[in-house]
Amino acid sequence: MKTIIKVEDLQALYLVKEGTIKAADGISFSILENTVTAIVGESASGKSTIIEGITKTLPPNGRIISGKVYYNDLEILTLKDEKLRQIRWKEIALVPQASQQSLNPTMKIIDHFKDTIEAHDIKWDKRKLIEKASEKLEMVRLNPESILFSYPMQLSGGMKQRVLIALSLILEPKVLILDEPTSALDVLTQAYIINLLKELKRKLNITLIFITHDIAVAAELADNVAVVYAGNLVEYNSTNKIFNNPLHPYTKGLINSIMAINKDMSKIKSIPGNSPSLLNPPSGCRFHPRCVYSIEHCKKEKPLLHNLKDGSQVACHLYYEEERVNETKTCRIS
Ligand SMILES: Nc1ncnc2c1ncn2[C@@H]1O[C@H](COP(=O)(O)OP(=O)(O)OP(=O)(O)O)[C@@H](O)[C@H]1O
Repeated sequence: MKTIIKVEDLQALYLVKEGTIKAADGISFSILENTVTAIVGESASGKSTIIEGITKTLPPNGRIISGKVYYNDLEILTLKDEKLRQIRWKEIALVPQASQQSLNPTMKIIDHFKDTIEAHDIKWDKRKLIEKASEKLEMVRLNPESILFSYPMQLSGGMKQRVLIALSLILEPKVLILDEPTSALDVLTQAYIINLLKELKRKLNITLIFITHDIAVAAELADNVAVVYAGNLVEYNSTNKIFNNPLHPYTKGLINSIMAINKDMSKIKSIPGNSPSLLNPPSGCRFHPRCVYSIEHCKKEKPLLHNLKDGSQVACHLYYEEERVNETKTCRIS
């Protein structure tokens, strides 16, 4: 399989009156074509910043300080806005967080499709527009006849989310990025959207990247998981390894809590402490104040994402030297 997205040392921050919020600090990872990748982490850990950095859609006070993002062989962060606009939607589509509210309440769904294609300088006659929009709505299991001429307020939250996915597919992108596609939906609708995304991936051979703070959703849908903590990518691994052999102490904590929920409530172990402020994050490893395995070195030096022999990637000093891997395995959280 070939790499479709490669992110190298992405650093993004927000300017605020108190200083700078270091929300994505040296993020590097690669995504293979036709795979599903989940970006997981606590609220405010920097998940949205990473994808807004990748797609250059940060809010006005956001800045990309350094880094490269490749779409196939094309470095996209240095592209002129016009060129980047052509890549967005046609090659890489993004469904932002809480975008259900972004549907214009005064516009019928068909007009949202019309606006989207016109924003990309595409002109289709009405027949073709209806045909294409209907095809995409059917892909998300919505009945075009009843949806196309409805207003957003006539649709449920789950239906609006499906409309947004259909809209994002209108120009047939190769990569679809979704920020929290299942949040603010009831459990049954969440399960429905997860199944739908699985089906889309199978039918369209599309590469999916999605953000979730719910690691159970990642388990259901993703091939690979990127675990983000306080603006750092701390582990990147196959979903199977993340759940069966988590490496980073933070990932271990996350998995521990969900496993306990599934099995025995009395075994829930929350991670001690709170996420740090990204205005003034801890020195060295940002997780060290909460880490039960922390050593002196962790306070001083930021661990970089390190490739282990089995292909796992982890940013933790405990794994830096091959001989220490075995040592660390013996102290895994049970
Ligand atoms: N426009 C902004 N201005 C200032 N700070 C911001 C802005 N957007 C995000 N932040 C801050 O940057 C940090 C990372 O935010 P981000 O939204 O990327 O996290 P997240 O993991 O996606 O969170 P959530 O799951 O709650 O959406 C947080 O501390 C957040 O408060």
